Amino acid sequence: MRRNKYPIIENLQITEIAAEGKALGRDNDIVVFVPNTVPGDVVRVQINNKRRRFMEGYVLEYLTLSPLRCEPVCEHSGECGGCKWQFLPYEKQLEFKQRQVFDQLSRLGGVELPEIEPIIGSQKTEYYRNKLEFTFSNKRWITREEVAQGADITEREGALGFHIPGMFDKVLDVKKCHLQAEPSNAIRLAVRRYAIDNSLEFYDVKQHTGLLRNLMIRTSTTGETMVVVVFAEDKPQIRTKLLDFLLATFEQITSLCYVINSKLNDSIADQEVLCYAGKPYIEEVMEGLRFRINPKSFYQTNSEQAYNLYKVTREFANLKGDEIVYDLYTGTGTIANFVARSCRKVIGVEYVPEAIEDAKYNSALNGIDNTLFFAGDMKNVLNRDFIERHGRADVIILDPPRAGIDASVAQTILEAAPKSIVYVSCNPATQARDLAIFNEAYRVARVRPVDMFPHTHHVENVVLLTRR
Ligand SMILES: C[S@@+](CC[C@H](N)C(=O)[O-])C[C@H]1O[C@@H](n2cnc3c(N)ncnc32)[C@H](O)[C@@H]1O
Repeated sequence: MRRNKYPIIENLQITEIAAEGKALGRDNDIVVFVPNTVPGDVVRVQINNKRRRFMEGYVLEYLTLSPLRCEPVCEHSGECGGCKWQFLPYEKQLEFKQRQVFDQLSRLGGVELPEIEPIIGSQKTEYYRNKLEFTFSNKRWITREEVAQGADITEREGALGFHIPGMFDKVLDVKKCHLQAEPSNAIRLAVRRYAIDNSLEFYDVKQHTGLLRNLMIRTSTTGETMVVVVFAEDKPQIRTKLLDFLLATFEQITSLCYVINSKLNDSIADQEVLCYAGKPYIEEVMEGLRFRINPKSFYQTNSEQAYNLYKVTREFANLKGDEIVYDLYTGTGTIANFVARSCRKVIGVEYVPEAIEDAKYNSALNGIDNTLFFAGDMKNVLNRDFIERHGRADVIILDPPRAGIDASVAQTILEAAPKSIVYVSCNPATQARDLAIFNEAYRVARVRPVDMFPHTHHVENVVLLTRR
């Protein structure tokens, strides 16, 4: 057997939660990051990465379990890639997220901060997601429990579930997922059973063979359900039978769609989605506003917390009715439409053209006539000329992707000099970097995290910047 070139640390005390959901301890003053641990754990660790100032490793043995730990609700905890913080009580998760926001903004941003307002926790800690995407695979992951029970690991009945972290070709067959309300579990289990009973082939991602690739389920707070089945090739008879089976079994399905994706990767962003039965969209409602969601549209995945996030955003924007607002990185224009009735006009910019079509549609659907939406890359669209044409913004709302905003976009915003900037971020580390750019001209007036994703380390954070 090949010896590991890195050492084993026999007895590591975990003392802190670090960024990205890892926890850390110290070995002779060297920081050691270890996933799947919490402060209070004592662990035996195999190091697998050693740098000058830190090491990374994984747990070989838990010597003492932290008193902070609780029993995970899900049988897949520890093996599934989602919900990695299930072993922490929800109040502790919120405490760690709140601290993480403070640490990131103060350490990485180096800006002066007001007191961080209490994180808004999710009322629902289970069944809070409105969208899940499952993968079919002929390489079912054999769980540790099955191995311990002496299972026949050559048994390869197809799986329908989530990828094992770091293993693109292994999929955990999910028995019950606690993330999405019914009929989500029932639909996934029924589709898998139907596929096995009818000898439909589950996809092999290495060989690129097999028929069934992905299953997406979207549910709305209005009780609608969308199902999208992704096939690797078009076999109309088989496809029709499977889709008819779904329709006959689940009267809750209001939108049944399919995609034929014969590409090498799973993304359906560039594929045609065909509606087989029902409507080609579902609707979400927020404060009386209706939002039409197509199979490919982005919509915040925790609907209740999206409402809280937008309320914080609107409160921070403090609109009186006569302002020009820019909603940059507008997605399908949900924030733009949400604040439109509180101001003179809203300009939304986003680079996905279909999302901009949705944004326009949603304004029209709600009788909102003071929004304008533009598709294009932010650094090309937002320039002096654009600002002169549409009017200087009094308030700029930013909700960029995890990478944060481009330095040139920050410069254009500085030149535009709005009275305030409301920065919504799903990554406090890049948000901190960007706040440092604004620091000379803007002070951080308010900070409020919102938890969109219970049982994960992810946190959404809203910052209000006001001109100095
Ligand atoms: C976090 S989402 C914003 C979601 C939206 N505010 C909402 O709440 O539904 C970020 C959006 O930025 C868009 N985006 C990413 N990079 C961009 C760029 N360089 N220019 C314009 N839009 C971009 C993405 O397509 C995505 O819709």
